[in-house]
Amino acid sequence: MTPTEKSVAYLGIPGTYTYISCTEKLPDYKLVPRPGFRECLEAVEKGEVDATLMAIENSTAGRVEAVHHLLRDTSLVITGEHFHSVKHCLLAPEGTSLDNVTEILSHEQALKQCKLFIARQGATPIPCSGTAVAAKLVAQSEGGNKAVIAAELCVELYQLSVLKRDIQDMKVNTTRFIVIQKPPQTPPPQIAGKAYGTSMLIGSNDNVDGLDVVKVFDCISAQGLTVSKMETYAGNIQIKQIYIELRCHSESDACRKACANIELITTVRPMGCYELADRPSDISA
Ligand SMILES: O=C(O)C(=O)Cc1ccccc1
Repeated sequence: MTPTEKSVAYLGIPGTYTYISCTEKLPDYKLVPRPGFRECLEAVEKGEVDATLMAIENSTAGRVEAVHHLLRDTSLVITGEHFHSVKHCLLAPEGTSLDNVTEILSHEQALKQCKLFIARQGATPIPCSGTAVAAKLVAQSEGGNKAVIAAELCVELYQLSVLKRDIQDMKVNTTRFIVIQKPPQTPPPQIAGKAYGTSMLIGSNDNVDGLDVVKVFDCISAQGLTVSKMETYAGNIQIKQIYIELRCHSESDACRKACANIELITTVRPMGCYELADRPSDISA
């Protein structure tokens, strides 16, 4: 690695959807494999890499819960986003017949996105830490009853063959990835005509009285801002803390005023400001 070359940690080994998305979003970065989401975040925190790219939500399977929880436990911030249209393939060692497949290995996100296909096949889903690791395991397996849900790139990487393409339950199956880096990160310059997103954590997990979400949203709508994503945290019967994304730049007057007013009620932790990536035409904006 040259001293100026930047690096990005990604989930798994070559061939994961995260690996492919890194090559699309950060083509000049050196790709650094890590076995799990936690290890990717740790690599950024320890300064071993400049960034990590992680799946945060999917149009079929919803939020990637682990990422929301793990990210909250770091001091890292979001600096970018990327959309990838995920086309799953069923891959198996050469000579495997689809009729004999009884076990399907993959990452839990991919298994969720192909739930109906797996049920129709009458196969048992087997979660693995990533799609490419699952592909490697299936490639080394014997017995002719195992297959993997992975990207077609894994065919050449792990010597597998395609049993079926496009097996995701929904034709439109888009994953949103986020770029995560260490703070402080200066927000991108505000350029007219460009759209920005600002992420924040509102409230605190040790707020025994819970969070008055309606009051928080009042502060936001009073400034004419739009909430494009909201997640509550599981583990509490009462809402104590929320993660939200606003369609605005963090330095805009509206955002500053909304945050100042929310801070009169509860705590606000900035989680990053980033230029919005183009929304794929097949998902709603
Ligand atoms: O295991 C992978 O390939 C990943 O990158 C996680 C994932 C799985 C399915 C869709 C998007 C991301």
